Amino acid sequence: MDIDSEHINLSSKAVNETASSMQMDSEGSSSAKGKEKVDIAKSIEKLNIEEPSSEFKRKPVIIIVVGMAGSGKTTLMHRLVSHTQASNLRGYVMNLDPAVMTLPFGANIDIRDTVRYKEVMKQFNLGPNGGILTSLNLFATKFDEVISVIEKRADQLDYVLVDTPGQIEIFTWSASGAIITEAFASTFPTVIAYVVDTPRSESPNTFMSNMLYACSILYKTRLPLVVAFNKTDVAQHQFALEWMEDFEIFNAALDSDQSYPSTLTRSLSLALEEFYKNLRAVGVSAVSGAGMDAFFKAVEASAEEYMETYKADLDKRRLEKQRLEEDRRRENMDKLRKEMEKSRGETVVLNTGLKDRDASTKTMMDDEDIEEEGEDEDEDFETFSGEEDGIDEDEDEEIANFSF
Ligand SMILES: Nc1nc2c(ncn2[C@@H]2O[C@H](COP(=O)(O)OP(=O)(O)OP(=O)(O)O)[C@@H](O)[C@H]2O)c(=O)[nH]1
Repeated sequence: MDIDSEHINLSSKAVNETASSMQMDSEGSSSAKGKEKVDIAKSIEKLNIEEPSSEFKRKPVIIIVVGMAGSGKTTLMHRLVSHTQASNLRGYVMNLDPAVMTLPFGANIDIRDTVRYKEVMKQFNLGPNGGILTSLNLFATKFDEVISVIEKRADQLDYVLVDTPGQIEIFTWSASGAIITEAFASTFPTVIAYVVDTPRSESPNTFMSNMLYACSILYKTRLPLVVAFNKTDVAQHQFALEWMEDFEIFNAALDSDQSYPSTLTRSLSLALEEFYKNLRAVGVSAVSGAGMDAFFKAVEASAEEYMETYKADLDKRRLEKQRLEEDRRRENMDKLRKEMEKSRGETVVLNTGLKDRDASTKTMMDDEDIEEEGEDEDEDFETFSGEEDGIDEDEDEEIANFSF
């Protein structure tokens, strides 16, 4: 394996700047607030799934490891790293858990090198989960830099293994989690590995909770999902495969339990039949190393599926976005042309409708108003004149104002 031993301290200066501007914000500085908003907006713009900054690459495959607290994500990550090293697969390792004390593997990119979770907790007066979430938010604002680091090494890598915070919802249900996932998925084939604690899922109701969570992640991320039934050294995962394949067997397991949750679980298992059919499930043991080959096979198949189905969907969404943008531009131009024809050389202020403020009062403006408008540094408005940049009081005949 070709893992760089280097630890990338990802523009901690830039992230710290964002953090300190957020701190100033909490102290009541409105200018800092404005700057921070602009920073975050710019970063999010760059990460926009619909408009990736660069070309889509077939390699490396990104494996995002998620799972309930204690399911064995970090131990499995360690195992995956050792397996890739032993199998001559070229991997890159990323840790996105800011609260982890020690990692059993070396991470090439570690959120802890960039954001200090305890400092974030102190500065913003947050609890542990708020601290983790805010740290992840800060990191997400600079995630375009992470993507470019990986892009630069793309030719030398087969996999990027990503460990996520212990509290699953912090990653799967947060805006930053979505930004990070989408940033990956718009540049590389991306697969979610959902880790399940097999011994704890032997109860049908717990198994159902886990499957519902897996299903919600599939819907949320729209990415291929591999369910890794972990800890098979303690309990084999065969029962889970049977439950997913045959509704009757699952029903039989529920028979001894007549409580309300089990009645609900019974009907849910029918509803999940379609989900089970398209799911890749493998048994692994992070401790013994069993099931690693099956896991990587499932990941490869999912990456293929990504290229066939998910990438196509992504491209479709991107085209649709472009089409809408084109329509909007054409509409604006038509509107501008009509307004100019109507005004017959008088001053025209066009409002494209996205920000309709003051539309009625600004439809017609005299020269003085326009001069004031120019002095007012409102970024939402761009002033176009038929002449130079500045507005000549005597000469300005036609002026069109666009607001976006
Ligand atoms: N027997 C057995 N134990 C395991 C296996 N994988 C993990 N464990 C144990 O499960 C516990 C939790 O493992 P972690 O890797 O810390 O789990 P995690 O999901 O990363 O935990 P958080 O990050 O705190 O949510 C530890 O005691 C591990 O030793 C496995 O395959 N077999």
